[in-house]
Amino acid sequence: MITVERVSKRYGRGAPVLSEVDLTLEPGVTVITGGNGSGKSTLLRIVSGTTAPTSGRVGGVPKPVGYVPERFPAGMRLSTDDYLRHMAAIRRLPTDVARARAAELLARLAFHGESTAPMATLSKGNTQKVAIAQALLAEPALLVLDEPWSGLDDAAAVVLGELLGEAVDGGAVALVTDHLGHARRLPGACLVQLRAGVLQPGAAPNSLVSIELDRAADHLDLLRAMPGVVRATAAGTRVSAVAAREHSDGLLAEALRLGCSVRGVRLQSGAAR
Ligand SMILES: Nc1ncnc2c1ncn2[C@@H]1O[C@H](COP(=O)(O)OP(=O)(O)OP(=O)(O)O)[C@@H](O)[C@H]1O
Repeated sequence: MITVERVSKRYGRGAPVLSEVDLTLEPGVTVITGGNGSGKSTLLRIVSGTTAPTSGRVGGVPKPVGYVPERFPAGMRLSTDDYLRHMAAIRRLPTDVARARAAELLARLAFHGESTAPMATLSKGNTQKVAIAQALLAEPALLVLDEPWSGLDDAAAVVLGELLGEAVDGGAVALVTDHLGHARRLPGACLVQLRAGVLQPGAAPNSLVSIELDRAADHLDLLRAMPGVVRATAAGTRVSAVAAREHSDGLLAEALRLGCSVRGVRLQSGAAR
C-alpha cells in the first residue's frame, strides 16, 4: 500500500498547486480526474519520485516503478531499440529478457515505426507506444501513467487496457490520468478528483458488462476496436469481452451481425475501493 501523506507542492513562489493531499493507493487502478491545471501531473510526478513535494511525504512505494510522463522528451536522437536497451540496463534487466519483453510489448501495441531510426522521427502514436513499452519492461509494481492513451489508435488503446489489467492482476498499483475516458472503464477502477490542488474524496462505480461470444475468434480485432471495449481475449473460437455498459448493446449487435453467437452477458459492478 502506498501512502500519500499531507503532500503539498508549490513551484517557486507561486500559489500551491497541491494542498495537503492525503491518498492511499492499493493494488488496482486509481484514476486521478480533474480539470486542466488542477495538479494531476504534479501529483503523479511526486508519486513516481520524479518531483519532490514541498511538504508531506509518499511512503511504501514498491519497486520497480514504471512511469509514462504526459510529454515524452522531444527530439530524442536515440533509436527505439537503443532507448529500450538503455532503459532495460538502468533497471538491470538481463539482456535477453529485456529484448524479448520489448519485442513482445511493441508487437502487442502494433508499433509500426522504424526501430533503428532516431525516436524524434517517430509519429506521436508510435512514440507513445515506446513510452508505454519502457514503463512495462521490468514488470513494475507501481505504474504511473500520465495520459497514456494519448495518441494511441483504437486497437492499441484496447491493448493498453489489457496490459494494465495484466499488471494489476499481478498485484501492481496503477495511478493514471486519462481525459479520454478509457481508464475509468477498467474493472474496479477507483476515481478520485483533484480540484485546484485539493483532493475530493469519492469514487464512481463504473458499470461494465462481460460478454461471452462463440464463433467469434476470427473477429477478435474488429470486436476489440469497437467503442467502449475494455478488453477482449480469445480462447479457441470463443471470445470473452468486457465493455462499458453504455456500449454493450452496440457490441452485441455487431457480434450478431458478424455471425457470432452470444453465450452469456453479465453485468459487472466495478466496486469503488
Ligand atoms: N515545472 C513547473 N513549474 C512551474 N509551474 C508548474 C510546473 N509544472 C506545473 N506547473 C503549474 O502547476 C499547475 C498544475 O499543473 P499540472 O500539470 O500538475 O496540472 P494538470 O491537472 O496535470 O493539468 P492538465 O490537465 O492541463 O495536464 C499549473 O498551473 C501549472 O502551470
